[in-house]
Amino acid sequence: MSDSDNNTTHFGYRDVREDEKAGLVHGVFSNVASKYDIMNDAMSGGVHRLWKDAMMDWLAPRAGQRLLDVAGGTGDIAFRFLKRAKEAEAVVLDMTESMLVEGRKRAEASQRADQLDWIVGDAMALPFEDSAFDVYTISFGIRNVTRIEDALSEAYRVLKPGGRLMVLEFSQLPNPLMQQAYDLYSFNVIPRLGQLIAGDRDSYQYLVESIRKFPDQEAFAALIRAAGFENVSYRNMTFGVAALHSGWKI
Ligand SMILES: C[S@@+](CC[C@H](N)C(=O)[O-])C[C@H]1O[C@@H](n2cnc3c(N)ncnc32)[C@H](O)[C@@H]1O
Repeated sequence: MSDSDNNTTHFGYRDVREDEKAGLVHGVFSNVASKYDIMNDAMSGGVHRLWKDAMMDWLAPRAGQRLLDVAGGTGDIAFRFLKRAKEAEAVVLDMTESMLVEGRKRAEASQRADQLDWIVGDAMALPFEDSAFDVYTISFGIRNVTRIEDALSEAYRVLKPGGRLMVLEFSQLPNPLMQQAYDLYSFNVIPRLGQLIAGDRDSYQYLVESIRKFPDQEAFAALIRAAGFENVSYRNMTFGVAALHSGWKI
Protein backbone atom coordinates (compact mmCIF):
# COMPACT_ATOMS: atom_id res chain seq x y z
CA MET A 1 0.00 0.00 0.00
CA SER A 2 1.29 3.41 -0.77
CA ASP A 3 1.58 6.24 1.71
CA SER A 4 -0.77 8.86 0.31
CA ASP A 5 1.43 11.78 1.38
CA ASN A 6 4.67 10.85 -0.37
CA ASN A 7 3.56 8.13 -2.83
CA THR A 8 6.07 5.61 -1.55
CA THR A 9 5.71 2.11 -0.27
CA HIS A 10 7.99 0.20 2.10
CA PHE A 11 9.64 -2.68 0.32
CA GLY A 12 11.88 -5.05 2.18
CA TYR A 13 14.26 -2.78 4.02
CA ARG A 14 13.71 0.43 2.07
CA ASP A 15 11.07 2.81 0.76
CA VAL A 16 10.35 2.66 -2.95
CA ARG A 17 8.27 4.82 -5.24
CA GLU A 18 4.87 3.44 -6.23
CA ASP A 19 5.98 3.11 -9.87
CA GLU A 20 8.88 0.86 -8.80
CA LYS A 21 6.70 -1.58 -6.90
CA ALA A 22 5.49 -3.76 -9.80
CA GLY A 23 9.09 -4.41 -10.91
CA LEU A 24 10.12 -5.33 -7.39
CA VAL A 25 7.11 -7.61 -6.87
CA HIS A 26 7.94 -9.28 -10.18
CA GLY A 27 11.50 -9.79 -8.93
CA VAL A 28 10.28 -11.34 -5.68
CA PHE A 29 8.10 -13.92 -7.43
CA SER A 30 10.65 -14.64 -10.16
CA ASN A 31 13.16 -15.43 -7.40
CA VAL A 32 10.88 -17.72 -5.44
CA ALA A 33 8.82 -19.38 -8.23
CA SER A 34 10.47 -22.80 -8.13
CA LYS A 35 10.21 -22.90 -4.32
CA TYR A 36 6.85 -21.11 -4.05
CA ASP A 37 4.63 -24.14 -3.38
CA ILE A 38 6.97 -25.71 -0.84
CA MET A 39 7.39 -22.32 0.94
CA ASN A 40 3.62 -21.89 1.18
CA ASP A 41 3.34 -25.18 3.02
CA ALA A 42 6.32 -24.38 5.24
CA MET A 43 5.15 -20.88 6.22
CA SER A 44 1.55 -21.82 6.94
CA GLY A 45 2.02 -25.41 8.12
CA GLY A 46 -0.24 -26.37 5.22
CA VAL A 47 -3.09 -24.15 6.45
CA HIS A 48 -3.19 -22.20 3.17
CA ARG A 49 -4.64 -25.37 1.63
CA LEU A 50 -7.56 -25.29 4.08
CA TRP A 51 -8.20 -21.61 3.30
CA LYS A 52 -8.19 -22.31 -0.44
CA ASP A 53 -10.58 -25.24 0.09
CA ALA A 54 -12.83 -22.94 2.18
CA MET A 55 -12.76 -20.48 -0.73
CA MET A 56 -14.06 -23.23 -3.02
CA ASP A 57 -16.71 -24.30 -0.48
CA TRP A 58 -18.10 -20.76 -0.40
CA LEU A 59 -17.74 -20.25 -4.14
CA ALA A 60 -19.46 -23.56 -4.96
CA PRO A 61 -18.20 -23.80 -8.57
CA ARG A 62 -20.80 -24.93 -11.10
CA ALA A 63 -20.59 -26.97 -14.29
CA GLY A 64 -19.61 -25.03 -17.42
CA GLN A 65 -18.43 -21.90 -15.61
CA ARG A 66 -15.51 -19.84 -16.89
CA LEU A 67 -13.06 -18.75 -14.21
CA LEU A 68 -10.45 -16.03 -14.33
CA ASP A 69 -7.88 -16.51 -11.56
CA VAL A 70 -5.78 -13.36 -11.38
CA ALA A 71 -2.31 -13.40 -9.82
CA GLY A 72 -2.93 -17.12 -10.11
CA GLY A 73 0.74 -18.11 -9.82
CA THR A 74 1.18 -21.88 -9.90
CA GLY A 75 -2.55 -22.53 -10.27
CA ASP A 76 -3.69 -23.60 -6.77
CA ILE A 77 -7.11 -21.97 -7.19
CA ALA A 78 -7.68 -22.98 -10.81
CA PHE A 79 -6.93 -26.66 -10.10
CA ARG A 80 -9.34 -26.67 -7.16
CA PHE A 81 -12.03 -24.95 -9.22
CA LEU A 82 -11.75 -27.46 -12.09
CA LYS A 83 -11.87 -30.37 -9.67
CA ARG A 84 -15.29 -29.21 -8.49
CA ALA A 85 -16.86 -27.87 -11.70
CA LYS A 86 -17.44 -30.26 -14.59
CA GLU A 87 -16.78 -29.04 -18.12
CA ALA A 88 -15.49 -25.75 -16.79
CA GLU A 89 -12.59 -23.63 -18.05
CA ALA A 90 -10.01 -21.62 -16.16
CA VAL A 91 -7.69 -18.84 -17.23
CA VAL A 92 -4.75 -18.23 -14.92
CA LEU A 93 -3.26 -14.76 -15.33
CA ASP A 94 -0.09 -13.61 -13.61
CA MET A 95 2.53 -10.98 -14.29
CA THR A 96 5.39 -13.36 -13.42
CA GLU A 97 5.98 -15.88 -16.17
CA SER A 98 8.12 -18.19 -14.06
CA MET A 99 5.18 -18.71 -11.65
CA LEU A 100 3.00 -19.73 -14.62
CA VAL A 101 5.75 -22.06 -15.86
CA GLU A 102 5.54 -23.94 -12.54
CA GLY A 103 1.75 -24.08 -12.90
CA ARG A 104 1.98 -25.45 -16.43
CA LYS A 105 4.23 -28.24 -15.20
CA ARG A 106 1.54 -29.17 -12.69
CA ALA A 107 -1.14 -29.03 -15.40
CA GLU A 108 0.86 -31.36 -17.64
CA ALA A 109 1.10 -33.85 -14.78
CA SER A 110 -2.68 -33.68 -14.22
CA GLN A 111 -5.61 -34.50 -16.49
CA ARG A 112 -6.59 -30.85 -16.74
CA ALA A 113 -4.16 -29.23 -19.16
CA ASP A 114 -6.79 -28.75 -21.89
CA GLN A 115 -9.14 -26.87 -19.53
CA LEU A 116 -6.49 -24.32 -18.57
CA ASP A 117 -4.96 -21.25 -20.17
CA TRP A 118 -1.90 -19.52 -18.71
CA ILE A 119 -1.55 -15.85 -19.56
CA VAL A 120 1.08 -13.29 -18.60
CA GLY A 121 -0.71 -10.05 -17.77
CA ASP A 122 -1.42 -7.32 -15.27
CA ALA A 123 -4.39 -7.32 -12.88
CA MET A 124 -4.73 -3.57 -13.44
CA ALA A 125 -5.18 -3.85 -17.24
CA LEU A 126 -6.71 -7.21 -18.08
CA PRO A 127 -6.40 -8.38 -21.71
CA PHE A 128 -10.05 -9.53 -21.90
CA GLU A 129 -13.30 -8.18 -23.24
CA ASP A 130 -16.05 -6.94 -20.95
CA SER A 131 -18.35 -9.56 -19.39
CA ALA A 132 -16.11 -12.52 -20.33
CA PHE A 133 -16.11 -14.56 -17.09
CA ASP A 134 -18.57 -16.09 -14.60
CA VAL A 135 -16.12 -16.02 -11.72
CA TYR A 136 -13.08 -13.88 -10.85
CA THR A 137 -10.77 -15.05 -8.09
CA ILE A 138 -7.58 -13.60 -6.67
CA SER A 139 -5.78 -15.42 -3.89
CA PHE A 140 -2.90 -13.80 -2.00
CA GLY A 141 -2.43 -11.55 -4.98
CA ILE A 142 -4.27 -8.31 -4.47
CA ARG A 143 -2.00 -6.93 -1.78
CA ASN A 144 0.87 -7.10 -4.26
CA VAL A 145 -0.96 -5.05 -6.87
CA THR A 146 0.17 -1.42 -7.01
CA ARG A 147 -3.32 0.11 -7.33
CA ILE A 148 -5.93 -2.14 -5.72
CA GLU A 149 -8.81 0.04 -6.92
CA ASP A 150 -7.76 -0.42 -10.57
CA ALA A 151 -7.60 -4.20 -10.16
CA LEU A 152 -11.08 -4.27 -8.60
CA SER A 153 -12.60 -2.17 -11.34
CA GLU A 154 -11.02 -4.46 -13.94
CA ALA A 155 -12.51 -7.44 -12.08
CA TYR A 156 -15.92 -5.78 -12.31
CA ARG A 157 -15.51 -5.05 -16.01
CA VAL A 158 -14.57 -8.59 -17.08
CA LEU A 159 -17.28 -10.31 -15.05
CA LYS A 160 -20.65 -11.08 -16.64
CA PRO A 161 -23.73 -9.62 -14.96
CA GLY A 162 -24.51 -12.17 -12.23
CA GLY A 163 -20.78 -12.95 -11.95
CA ARG A 164 -18.95 -13.44 -8.68
CA LEU A 165 -15.76 -11.96 -7.26
CA MET A 166 -13.92 -13.80 -4.53
CA VAL A 167 -10.73 -12.61 -2.86
CA LEU A 168 -8.56 -14.57 -0.44
CA GLU A 169 -5.98 -12.40 1.28
CA PHE A 170 -4.09 -12.01 4.52
CA SER A 171 -5.93 -9.71 6.86
CA GLN A 172 -5.89 -8.28 10.38
CA LEU A 173 -6.69 -10.15 13.59
CA PRO A 174 -9.41 -8.29 15.50
CA ASN A 175 -7.88 -9.43 18.82
CA PRO A 176 -4.81 -7.21 19.55
CA LEU A 177 -3.01 -9.87 21.62
CA MET A 178 -3.39 -12.43 18.89
CA GLN A 179 -2.22 -9.86 16.34
CA GLN A 180 0.92 -9.26 18.43
CA ALA A 181 1.64 -12.99 18.63
CA TYR A 182 1.09 -13.34 14.90
CA ASP A 183 3.39 -10.37 14.16
CA LEU A 184 6.07 -11.95 16.32
CA TYR A 185 5.82 -15.16 14.31
CA SER A 186 5.61 -13.55 10.91
CA PHE A 187 8.34 -10.92 11.31
CA ASN A 188 10.78 -13.32 12.97
CA VAL A 189 10.10 -16.74 11.48
CA ILE A 190 8.95 -16.18 7.88
CA PRO A 191 12.00 -14.23 6.60
CA ARG A 192 14.26 -16.87 8.19
CA LEU A 193 12.29 -19.67 6.49
CA GLY A 194 12.62 -17.71 3.25
CA GLN A 195 16.38 -17.66 3.67
CA LEU A 196 16.54 -21.32 4.63
CA ILE A 197 14.27 -22.80 1.95
CA ALA A 198 14.31 -20.30 -0.92
CA GLY A 199 17.68 -18.64 -0.16
CA ASP A 200 15.90 -15.26 -0.24
CA ARG A 201 15.26 -13.44 3.02
CA ASP A 202 14.40 -10.05 1.49
CA SER A 203 11.54 -11.37 -0.63
CA TYR A 204 9.87 -12.89 2.41
CA GLN A 205 10.55 -9.78 4.48
CA TYR A 206 8.63 -7.88 1.80
CA LEU A 207 5.76 -10.39 1.92
CA VAL A 208 5.41 -10.04 5.69
CA GLU A 209 5.44 -6.24 5.53
CA SER A 210 2.90 -6.18 2.73
CA ILE A 211 0.54 -8.29 4.85
CA ARG A 212 0.72 -5.79 7.73
CA LYS A 213 -0.07 -2.86 5.42
CA PHE A 214 -3.08 -4.37 3.66
CA PRO A 215 -6.48 -2.82 4.60
CA ASP A 216 -8.46 -4.59 7.31
CA GLN A 217 -11.60 -6.60 6.52
CA GLU A 218 -14.06 -3.68 6.65
CA ALA A 219 -11.83 -1.27 4.73
CA PHE A 220 -11.26 -3.84 1.99
CA ALA A 221 -15.00 -4.61 1.78
CA ALA A 222 -15.56 -0.86 1.25
CA LEU A 223 -13.07 -0.85 -1.67
CA ILE A 224 -14.93 -3.78 -3.26
CA ARG A 225 -18.26 -1.94 -2.94
CA ALA A 226 -16.70 1.20 -4.39
CA ALA A 227 -15.74 -0.80 -7.52
CA GLY A 228 -19.45 -1.50 -8.09
CA PHE A 229 -19.92 -4.92 -6.45
CA GLU A 230 -23.04 -5.68 -4.44
CA ASN A 231 -23.91 -8.05 -1.60
CA VAL A 232 -20.32 -7.76 -0.40
CA SER A 233 -19.50 -9.88 2.63
CA TYR A 234 -16.49 -11.55 4.21
CA ARG A 235 -15.50 -14.47 6.39
CA ASN A 236 -12.44 -14.60 8.61
CA MET A 237 -10.09 -17.55 8.28
CA THR A 238 -8.10 -18.67 11.35
CA PHE A 239 -9.19 -15.73 13.57
CA GLY A 240 -8.56 -13.19 10.80
CA VAL A 241 -5.03 -14.21 9.78
CA ALA A 242 -6.66 -14.31 6.35
CA ALA A 243 -10.09 -13.29 5.08
CA LEU A 244 -12.32 -14.28 2.20
CA HIS A 245 -14.28 -11.48 0.58
CA SER A 246 -17.17 -12.10 -1.80
CA GLY A 247 -19.07 -9.69 -4.06
CA TRP A 248 -21.46 -9.90 -6.97
CA LYS A 249 -21.82 -7.98 -10.22
CA ILE A 250 -25.58 -7.54 -10.41
C1 LIG B 1 1.59 -14.87 -3.29
S1 LIG B 1 1.46 -15.23 -5.01
C2 LIG B 1 -0.16 -15.98 -5.09
C3 LIG B 1 -0.25 -17.12 -6.05
C4 LIG B 1 -1.54 -17.93 -5.98
N1 LIG B 1 -2.70 -17.11 -6.29
C5 LIG B 1 -1.73 -18.58 -4.64
O1 LIG B 1 -2.72 -18.30 -3.96
O2 LIG B 1 -0.91 -19.43 -4.28
C6 LIG B 1 1.16 -13.62 -5.68
C7 LIG B 1 1.18 -13.58 -7.19
O3 LIG B 1 0.69 -12.30 -7.60
C8 LIG B 1 1.33 -11.98 -8.82
N2 LIG B 1 1.10 -10.55 -9.08
C9 LIG B 1 1.49 -9.50 -8.32
N3 LIG B 1 1.07 -8.35 -8.85
C10 LIG B 1 0.38 -8.67 -9.97
C11 LIG B 1 -0.31 -7.92 -10.96
N4 LIG B 1 -0.37 -6.58 -10.90
N5 LIG B 1 -0.91 -8.56 -11.97
C12 LIG B 1 -0.84 -9.92 -12.06
N6 LIG B 1 -0.20 -10.70 -11.16
C13 LIG B 1 0.39 -10.08 -10.12
C14 LIG B 1 2.76 -12.39 -8.57
O4 LIG B 1 3.48 -12.54 -9.77
C15 LIG B 1 2.55 -13.72 -7.81
O5 LIG B 1 2.58 -14.81 -8.68
